[in-house]
Amino acid sequence: MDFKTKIREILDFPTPGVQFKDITTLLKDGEAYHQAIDELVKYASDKKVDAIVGPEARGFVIGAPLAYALGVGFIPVRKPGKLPAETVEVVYDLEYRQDRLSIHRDAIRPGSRILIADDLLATGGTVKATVDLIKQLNGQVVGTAFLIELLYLNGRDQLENIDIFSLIQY
Ligand SMILES: O=P(O)(O)OC[C@H]1O[C@H](OP(=O)(O)OP(=O)(O)O)[C@H](O)[C@@H]1O
Ligand SMILES: Nc1ncnc2[nH]cnc12
Repeated sequence: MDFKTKIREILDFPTPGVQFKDITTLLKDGEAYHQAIDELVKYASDKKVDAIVGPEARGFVIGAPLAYALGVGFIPVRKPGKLPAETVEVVYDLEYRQDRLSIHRDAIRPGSRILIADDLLATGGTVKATVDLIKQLNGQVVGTAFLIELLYLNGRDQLENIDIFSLIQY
């Protein structure tokens, strides 16, 4: 399947100059969504993953079905004030703003093999912050999986020595 044809591109959203990749057009297409997740499952299947971590909100839409297909747990990374138990937090920069992310302090068993899933790799700020959270909890990041990678924003540079899979590149 040509997955790129399923992504809608919107110029100047949410701020001028941003070329927004809208995945809702892929998500509403059942066959495309299913096949896209299957591609991520293929990437993840030989990595002996113990759990998937996905950042809010679009990371949930990719990470949860991936975790379900692999038969492993899903761990949410959320914007502050959303998780009810004790959390750890990081501050990070992304393409069009600065933000904070948090994870439950007891979410990750020390030493466990974690795969990060999200819809899109842009500047890499979100995934780097997510790696930092996982490291604070002594988890081991064994890979990262994205539907989309914006090569021109060099997000890979934030992920030295971490394996990266992306289904669609721009
Ligand atoms: O590589 P980066 O520059 O960090 O950008 C990528 C991140 O930006 C988007 O999330 P956003 O923070 O907009 O949140 P949302 O999923 O709630 O829309 C996207 O879903 C990624 O998580
Ligand atoms: N260009 C972009 N399109 C969609 N989501 C994004 N998140 C960060 N940059 C983005």
